[in-house]
Amino acid sequence: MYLLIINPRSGGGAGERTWHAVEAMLQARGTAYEALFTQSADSAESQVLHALAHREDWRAAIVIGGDGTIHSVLGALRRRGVALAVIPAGSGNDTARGFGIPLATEAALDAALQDRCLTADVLSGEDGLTLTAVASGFDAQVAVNVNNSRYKRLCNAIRAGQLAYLIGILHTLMTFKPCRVSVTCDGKEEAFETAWLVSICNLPSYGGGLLICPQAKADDGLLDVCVVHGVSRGQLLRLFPTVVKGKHTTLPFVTMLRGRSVAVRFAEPRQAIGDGESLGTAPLAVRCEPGALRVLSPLAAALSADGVARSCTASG
Ligand SMILES: Nc1ncnc2c1ncn2[C@@H]1O[C@H](COP(=O)(O)OP(=O)(O)OP(=O)(O)O)[C@@H](O)[C@H]1O
Repeated sequence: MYLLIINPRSGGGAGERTWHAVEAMLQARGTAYEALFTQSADSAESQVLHALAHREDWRAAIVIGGDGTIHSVLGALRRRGVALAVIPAGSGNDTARGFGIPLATEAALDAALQDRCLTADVLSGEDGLTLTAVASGFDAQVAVNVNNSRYKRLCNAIRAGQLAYLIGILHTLMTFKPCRVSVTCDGKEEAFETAWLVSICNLPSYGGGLLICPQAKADDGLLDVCVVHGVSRGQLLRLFPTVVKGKHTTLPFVTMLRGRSVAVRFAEPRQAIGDGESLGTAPLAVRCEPGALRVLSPLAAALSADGVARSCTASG
C-alpha cells in the first residue's frame, strides 16, 4: 500500500495538476494507494502520523510537492520508518534532483513504485529535520524573499520555477549586508569577517539546482559546509555562474568544511532556511543523523557509497 501525500498548492498549483495525472496512472496500473491532502506545513506531520497509524503494510509514502512539502513530513516518516518517494511538483525540486528522481511525472512515478532505496542521512536541529540543506545568510534571505514574492507566483504560472530564484538573487544582492560569523565544525571554531552565507549540505544542490556543496553525499554520515566570505557584491554576482557548475569551491573567498555537527553564529540576525522553509534568525546547531531515512531513487546504487541499492521495506 502506498500513501500519496499531496500539497495541491506546491509549485503554484502544480501539486494539484500533478495529482490528477498520477491518480489516473495509479488507477490504470491497479496500484493500491490512499491519498492524503495536507493542509499546511504545521499540520502535515500530525496528519501523516494519523494516516500511517492505521495500517502496517506501507511500501512508501509518495510526496507530490516541492522541497517544503517533503520537509514537513520528514519527522513523521522517520518516526514510522516509512520510505520517502517524490513526484516533483515544486518550484526548486532540489530534493528530487539530489536523489536523481526525474522531474517528469510518469518517470518519477515509475521510480516511486520500484524497490530501490538509498539510506539517507538527515540534518537534525532544534527546528526538526532537514533533508537537503540548512542555509543561512544571503541565500536564506534570497529564499525568504522569493517565497514572499509575486514573481514566484508568476514564474510558477509559466512553469519557470528556477527563474524565480535568479530574480531573487538579483533582488537580494541590492540590500543584503555581510557580517562576521563563527562556524564550529566538530568542535573546531573558525571565524570569518564579512561573511555572506554559510550552507550546511546533505545533498549537492539547493535553490533550484545551484551546486553549493558539489561533493555532498546523502549517505556518507557527514555534512558538507560552504562559507562565502570577504567578497564584494560584484565578485559575488560573478560567483553564481561558477556555482551552477559547482566550480566555486577552490576560490579564495570560499571555505569548504566537513563534519558531523555544525554550529553557526552570525554577529547580527541573519535568516536561515531548511529545505527552503524559514527557520528564523536564531543561531544554528545542526548534526548529521546517519541513515535516518530511506529514499526511493532510480540512482540509488550509483549514489550510494558502496554502489548497492537497498530494499525500501527491509529493516537494517
Ligand atoms: N505538507 C504541506 N501541506 C500544505 N502546505 C504546505 C505543506 N508543506 C509546506 N506547505 C506550504 O506550501 C508552500 C509550497 O510548498 P513547497 O515548498 O513544497 O513548494 P514550492 O515552494 O513551490 O517548491 P520548492 O520548495 O521545491 O521550491 C510552502 O512554502 C509552505 O508554505
